[in-house]
Amino acid sequence: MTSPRDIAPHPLAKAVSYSSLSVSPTATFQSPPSSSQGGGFMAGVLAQSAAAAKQLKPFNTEDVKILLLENVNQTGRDILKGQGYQVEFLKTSLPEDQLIEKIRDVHVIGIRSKTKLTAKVLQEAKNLLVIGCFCIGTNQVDLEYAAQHGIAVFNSPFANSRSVAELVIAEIITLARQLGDRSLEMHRGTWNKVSSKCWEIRGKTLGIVGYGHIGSQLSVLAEAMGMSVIYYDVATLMAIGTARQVPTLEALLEEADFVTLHVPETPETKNMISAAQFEHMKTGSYLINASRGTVVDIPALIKAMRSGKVAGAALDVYPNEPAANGDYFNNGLNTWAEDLRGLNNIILTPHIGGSTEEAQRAIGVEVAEALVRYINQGITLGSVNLPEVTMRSLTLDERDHARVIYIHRNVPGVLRKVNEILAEHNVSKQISDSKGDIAYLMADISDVKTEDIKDIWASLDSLKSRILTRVLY
Ligand SMILES: NC(=O)C1=CN([C@@H]2O[C@H](COP(=O)(O)OP(=O)(O)OC[C@H]3O[C@@H](n4cnc5c(N)ncnc54)[C@H](O)[C@@H]3O)[C@@H](O)[C@H]2O)C=CC1
Ligand SMILES: O=C(O)C(=O)COP(=O)(O)O
Repeated sequence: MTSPRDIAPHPLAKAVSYSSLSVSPTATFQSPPSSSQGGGFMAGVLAQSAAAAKQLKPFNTEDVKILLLENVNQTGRDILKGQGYQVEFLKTSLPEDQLIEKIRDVHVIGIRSKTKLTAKVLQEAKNLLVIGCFCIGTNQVDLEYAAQHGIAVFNSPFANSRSVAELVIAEIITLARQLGDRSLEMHRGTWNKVSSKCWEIRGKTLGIVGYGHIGSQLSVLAEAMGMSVIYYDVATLMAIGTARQVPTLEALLEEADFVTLHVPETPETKNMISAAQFEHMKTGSYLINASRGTVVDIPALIKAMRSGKVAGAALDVYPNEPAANGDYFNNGLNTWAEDLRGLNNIILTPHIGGSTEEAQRAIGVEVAEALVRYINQGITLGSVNLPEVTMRSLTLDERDHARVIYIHRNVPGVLRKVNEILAEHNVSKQISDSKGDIAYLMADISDVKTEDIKDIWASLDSLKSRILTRVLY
């Protein structure tokens, strides 16, 4: 099997194919699968505009193996299949042992929030070039390990933000009016008409913890419904509308009627809301968590709700989440699950914050396009763990060109060595950038014969600074 991580050892396979694509390197790549013709230009291709972009690839597209887990949207599947890649699609995530078995074989993996790509899993992924997180969060991936091994990671930074913000708006009203409990009672055949401790949300204060894409979108919606908005964030951020940033989490907890969490999962946000923070909250206030399950100490929440300190809560995320639809949410998964389920005025949803048709379709397109750009052209624009580097596409009239990609340790002297290797050829474009101790270099070289490619690859790959070498042609 051809492995793109060591693709350059096989450049003479010369399974180059060309298709006419946009001249823009950031344009989408939804061309039909390009069949693997022998090298050289095809007559039909020659008829295209001379400036048309050449689709680069280090290997036959059908050699690119992609594993998509967690029911990645059809839009993304179509784009990847449209490139001629081999796509295996599963609706669920996989237990670690099965994941390890499968990941050994693939060049690309597409996941959502559940699949944990730890160092243990990634060290088995010897062929892996790139990870697509078809979601916002990337906490499930060991980004550092991936970067150190030249594996690019992409996500969709805001395509589901609106969906989460709308869910939270629904939950604010649902909690304020105890809609969940009334509905459950009716389903059980009980009429229970109450107004005690049911409120309008107009004039109440919403406290947003984490004023990023979701938090700020929510701020706009909440103000439109007559709420006052305060927010706490580690960064100083521009307030939208009449929202107001407060200096500490405690200040927010003391003032807010509704507290909603929109921070990423990090060591700092673990148990960010625990017993001490519940103490600071107003009696009869509400808590909403659609960020990550680790952010709230759930046994402390259960205690705060039983005591009446917290009048209601909505949870969309949990420290341990089931792998598949139909799986149980019980004490076997999280020791406190039965206690949580027994509380009044608590909305429990199965991590559906971003689960709308609009969001999933948009994410499918965005992440699949980023993967195609990376696989075919080496462009890292939007990568969350590698330096962002882009270069315009080679065009069809640039014959005998190759694109060299060299991911390397960011140490002195590398560029000199690389350029010594490339010196015999004309470097028509070159760009390099670094992020921490990882650097990414792209160079387009002209006057390169197919037989030179192997030598270029081997020379670059033998440098001490090398993390990953690819040659696209
Ligand atoms: N329930 C669901 O289906 C979804 C959940 N999410 C979760 O929501 C999180 C937030 O998403 P976005 O708003 O898009 O992220 P974002 O990155 O745009 O905003 C996060 C904000 O949190 C702030 N922050 C980080 N650490 C903090 C700390 N310790 N204390 C206070 N503020 C802190 C950041 O400065 C930033 O402004 C994601 O990381 C993801 O885990 C995202 C989408 C869907
Ligand atoms: O986008 C995110 O970070 C989410 O939490 C949504 O995750 P999902 O795609 O539903 O697994």
